[in-house]
Amino acid sequence: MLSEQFKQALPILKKIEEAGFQAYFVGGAVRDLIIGREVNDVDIATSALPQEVKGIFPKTVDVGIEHGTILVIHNGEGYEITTFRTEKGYEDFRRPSEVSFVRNLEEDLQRRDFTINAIAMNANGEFVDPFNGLEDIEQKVIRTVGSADERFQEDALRMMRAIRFQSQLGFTMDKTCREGLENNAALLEHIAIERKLQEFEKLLLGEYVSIYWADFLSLKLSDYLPGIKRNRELLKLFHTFRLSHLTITERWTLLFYCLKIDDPSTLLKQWKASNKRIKDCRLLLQVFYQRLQRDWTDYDLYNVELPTILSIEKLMNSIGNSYFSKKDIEERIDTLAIKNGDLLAVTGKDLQAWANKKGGPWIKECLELIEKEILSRNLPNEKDAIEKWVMNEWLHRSNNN
Ligand SMILES: Nc1ccn([C@@H]2O[C@H](COP(=O)(O)OP(=O)(O)OP(=O)(O)O)[C@@H](O)[C@H]2O)c(=O)n1
Repeated sequence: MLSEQFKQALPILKKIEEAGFQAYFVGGAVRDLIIGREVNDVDIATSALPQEVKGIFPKTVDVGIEHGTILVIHNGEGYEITTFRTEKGYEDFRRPSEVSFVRNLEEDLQRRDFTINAIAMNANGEFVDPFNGLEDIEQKVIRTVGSADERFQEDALRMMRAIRFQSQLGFTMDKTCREGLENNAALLEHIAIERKLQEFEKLLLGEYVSIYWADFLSLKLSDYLPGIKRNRELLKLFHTFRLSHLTITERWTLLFYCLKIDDPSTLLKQWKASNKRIKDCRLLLQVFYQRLQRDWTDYDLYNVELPTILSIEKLMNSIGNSYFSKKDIEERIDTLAIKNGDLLAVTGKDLQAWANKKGGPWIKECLELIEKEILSRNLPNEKDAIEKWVMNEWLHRSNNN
């Protein structure tokens, strides 16, 4: 059964064929269709040269014309169409550094990394499978197309892809792939860290990661990944802990916990992770360490965002500690005198007017004290009462300090 993505892209294949060229679905989408996994982007390979592709379709974008890739816009969706090519090495994220166009599908399939990724499918749903990828999918084997040494020397990231496919698909590398990986592991040192990060995160998120994690850590490959280096502490991550349903930030957080890291910024900067990833991991790890020491206080439940609290409870569950369910947490929040900051009856501006003072750090301190007084039910969340408290208690206290 063709999934929606393929059906929508079929007219593109047909149009290229009508113009007298060959066109096939290729790469990960074909692999995932055969396996029955969710298909993301469908990639198309063609015998037409980039200029010829541009002549066929009214709306195109030159996303990587020098590497043979044109983006065709069809019904509001973008499809990457790449001329059959051979390639050498990768200069950045996705683009090969040297390509030559060929008019023959088999040559194009031959330059691909693994047999499971070297299957093409035409518009009638027929497969072209010169390297027995279909059988390898059946046998759940990851095998390089031809020599493993050659494939890994062309692009060392492929070694990480092999590990990532083990983790994502539950397939196992064959002997020559594994040997190639051991022989060439050092080449990974020269690969852009951004590319390694992408693969590492896919590995961490893989459905079968717990089965292949120890294997990955035992390989020399892990020496070329910041902070990982065949670290025995990390074995715990997928052996002792239950990680299904955890997001990437939650998985990273447990990884830092295993490594006893307090501030993950240094390591994540070595990985060149995004600022968002660094910020999210820092927050989660900090709150997680605090939660390991003690239960949530009313002030925590009020102050920490609900998704963060729920993430932390998932982590507590993962490491086998007692934890609160979403329902437990929501019930506790429901009993609070005030549920979140938006509901506070006063603002910083009110405080400034009452105290007749310029803004400054004192506003944050005072608001926090007001919140704590309200949460411990010493003060109602009402503007008049709070004004009185500020004038009588707080100003008096702060003038005496
Ligand atoms: N280093 C690489 C990267 C990609 N490919 C080939 O290009 C295809 C598309 O690559 P990409 O989209 O990066 O990965 P997918 O295999 O599609 O996997 P996923 O979409 O799950 O990342 C792959 O299937 C493979 O045939 C390759 O041979 N060597």
